Amino acid sequence: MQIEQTSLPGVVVITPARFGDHRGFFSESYSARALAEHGITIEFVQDNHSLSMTPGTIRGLHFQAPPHAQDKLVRCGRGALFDVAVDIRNGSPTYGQWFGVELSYENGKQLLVPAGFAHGFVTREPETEIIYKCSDYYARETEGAIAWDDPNIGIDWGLGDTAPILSEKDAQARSLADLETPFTFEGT
Ligand SMILES: Cc1cn([C@H]2C[C@H](O)[C@@H](COP(=O)(O)OP(=O)(O)O[C@H]3O[C@@H](C)C(=O)[C@@H](O)[C@H]3O)O2)c(=O)[nH]c1=O
Repeated sequence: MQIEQTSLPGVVVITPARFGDHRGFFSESYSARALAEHGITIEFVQDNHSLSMTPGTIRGLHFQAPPHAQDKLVRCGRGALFDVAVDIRNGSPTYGQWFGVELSYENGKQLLVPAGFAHGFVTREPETEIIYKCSDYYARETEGAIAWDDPNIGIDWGLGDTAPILSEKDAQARSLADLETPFTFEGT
């Protein structure tokens, strides 16, 4: 397993080993023990799986507020996507900054998006599947959304002039500045 730190402390790119042979490959896509060896000890309680039919579909930016904040461990089951984490913790030195990485079935990479970060992604291929582990259960009353195109965040989704496909909720999301962000930076 390979672990890469990113420009946002706490946001980590993980690449589990793959063992290829004439049948295909084998990979431990999640191992609590292997992560613990790298200091990552999160108890995950829910797995999510979604399919997006059309390239250029954006889901996000989403978070759950405390007491149901979620750490997420994200990977791509089929196709390819660009996965993004945005620091929304008040007082954080990296508040409002984003990090993105291409996750694909091919590269097997995963992104750890800690609580206190909003999460979103854009799909790059038809019929792209995302699978992610969450450290708390879905709690609709604590859900929050931030506009994918918030100019103060300035995410480069790699879409050029193409308009993304969005849910109604995401099309109506407000900017980070309009949000009373429920997270406080607690140091590292
Ligand atoms: C997220 C979620 C949704 N749902 C239901 C609510 C709704 O009827 C339907 C679709 O929900 P959404 O439109 O919010 O799905 P989606 O836009 O895919 O939301 C997800 O986006 C990514 C970026 C995340 O990080 C996730 O945490 C989650 O917010 O699924 C659950 O039952 N459990 C869940 O955990």
